[in-house]
Amino acid sequence: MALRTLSAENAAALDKELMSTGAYSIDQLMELAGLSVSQAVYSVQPPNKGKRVLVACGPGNNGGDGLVAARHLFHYGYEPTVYYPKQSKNELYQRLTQQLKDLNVPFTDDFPSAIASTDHVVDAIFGFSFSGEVREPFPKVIEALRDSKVPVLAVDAPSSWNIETGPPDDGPGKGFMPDALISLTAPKPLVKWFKGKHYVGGRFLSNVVAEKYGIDVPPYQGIDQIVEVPVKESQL
Ligand SMILES: NC(=O)C1=CN([C@@H]2O[C@H](COP(=O)(O)OP(=O)(O)OC[C@H]3O[C@@H](n4cnc5c(N)ncnc54)[C@H](O)[C@@H]3O)[C@@H](O)[C@H]2O)[C@H](O)CC1
Ligand SMILES: [K+]
Repeated sequence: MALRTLSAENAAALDKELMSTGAYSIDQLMELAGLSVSQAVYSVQPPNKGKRVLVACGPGNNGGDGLVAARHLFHYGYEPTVYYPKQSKNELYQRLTQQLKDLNVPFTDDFPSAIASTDHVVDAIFGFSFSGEVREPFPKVIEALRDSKVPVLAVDAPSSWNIETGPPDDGPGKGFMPDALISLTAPKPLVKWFKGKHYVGGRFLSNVVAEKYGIDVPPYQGIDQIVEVPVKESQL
């Protein structure tokens, strides 16, 4: 099974298309993306192997996927903690945040302490719209992810990696290799450099749209929202 990759530019165009002619709302796509992320966490480390999950959320939709995943993880019996330093004023993010607060899911400002007392980390800082050098307040967060002693699952991209050219040669993300990665919709070109467990999620692609963008509908089984795809096979 070889899954074709999707460039950052085409990933953004596909998102736009799903939300216009595709008639999806962003809430729906994010819910399915975040649900996939929660299933990948469960696959990597079920709650009987450690309940504490630190979910690091960035300012965009990658962070939104993290907020959704944190809610599902709570319902699976995990104890999520959310780090969300640049909170969006957008109504959708405010609702996702409120839903977590209503479940008494704690939010923390102290990432170094939080990462020192967790069993698992979700990196939902940056996805396919990341570019350039990592700006404040995230360099220290990326360094802590890089140095994490517990498994890190990256959402769509290891944060700070270039979507097309992979791991950075310098800066806080130099040497950052998460234990697992979940690509949403389709793997991005950066998977060529990824060494770890690789999943694909975001089960909303039709054959027609996949064909138009030159990607594959992953072989989801039954009710699963994720498929594990060995990285070697997900490269083209
Ligand atoms: N169809 C799908 O697969 C879906 C995927 N989803 C997720 O959405 C992200 C992409 O979301 P987007 O809002 O376009 O961007 P990001 O979250 O990647 O980041 C934008 C955010 O980050 C800031 N930023 C960019 N570069 C830097 C930098 N160098 N330093 C600091 N900050 C930076 C930028 O200003 C923005 O605020 C995709 O990867 C999936 O995870 C959707 O949830 C559903 C559909
Ligand atoms: K990420």
